[in-house]
Amino acid sequence: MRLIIRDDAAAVGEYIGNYICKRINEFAPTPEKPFVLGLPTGSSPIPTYKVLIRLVKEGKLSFKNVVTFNMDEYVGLPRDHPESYHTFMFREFFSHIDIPPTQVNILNGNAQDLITECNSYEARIKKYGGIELFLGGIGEDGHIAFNEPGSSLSSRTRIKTLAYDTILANARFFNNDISAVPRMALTVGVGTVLDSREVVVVVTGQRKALALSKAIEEGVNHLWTLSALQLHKWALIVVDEDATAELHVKTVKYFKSIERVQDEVEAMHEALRAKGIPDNEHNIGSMD
Ligand SMILES: N[C@@H]1[C@@H](O)[C@H](O)[C@@H](COP(=O)(O)O)O[C@@H]1O
Repeated sequence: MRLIIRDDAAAVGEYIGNYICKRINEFAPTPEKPFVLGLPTGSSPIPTYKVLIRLVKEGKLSFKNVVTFNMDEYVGLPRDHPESYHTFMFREFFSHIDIPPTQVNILNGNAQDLITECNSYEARIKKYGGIELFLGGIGEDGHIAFNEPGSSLSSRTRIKTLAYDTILANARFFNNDISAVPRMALTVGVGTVLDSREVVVVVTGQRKALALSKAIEEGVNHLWTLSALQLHKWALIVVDEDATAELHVKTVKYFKSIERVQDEVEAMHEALRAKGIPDNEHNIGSMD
């Protein structure tokens, strides 16, 4: 796992936006071989979306051959509700880029049969050959997508009851009316996220600091589902200084020192990719 620390949320968005741009361009997606990208909602990814939109407008990036899968959606909230994740994604991102709407996949929290909806979502991901890069955010309780504490670390897309803390945290989007926040959601599972070839997680703000320290300084634990990332071969967490508030000084120093040589290692990986050698055959040490 790599941890990248930037000064503030805007710098985090700049880093991740440019990183995703680079990954998509290196992949060189085509209609036959699209880049499959997993995406989150929430306030944390908004700076990243802004950077991606800018890069599309500057002609440096295109989503024409990108297929997206969103992490989650509330159950029972009308699709056109201002706080549905459908509305959020089109308002904050999709309507500003060149992605064909047919290539956008978001769970339908109003499906007649929610279990079939979840199973067919998994099947669709599989049909595309899996997710290349899953971008995620976390809740204050360390949940990734809506995988609340106690979620199975091998869970798949399913219906999930929200934790009361999450309902309280999300009430800010519903005029602080706790009763208006949906109690259930459809979410990809921790296993679904772990199956992606690469996972990038954005963690900003002091209120996420405890979750970050639990996830990276302690063991893999279902009470902090982000910690499952420790089992992933290619995971990157990008945080701002505020989110490091609960980390040990030596943890911060360690990851900052790792970053110093990261560019050099990445340059070597790039050279091997250019020769057509896949990442798992690079014999120069792993990037995690
Ligand atoms: N289901 C979403 C998560 O996927 C998201 O990571 C979290 C954080 O939101 P924010 O970035 O606004 O703190 O909100 C919700 O709980």
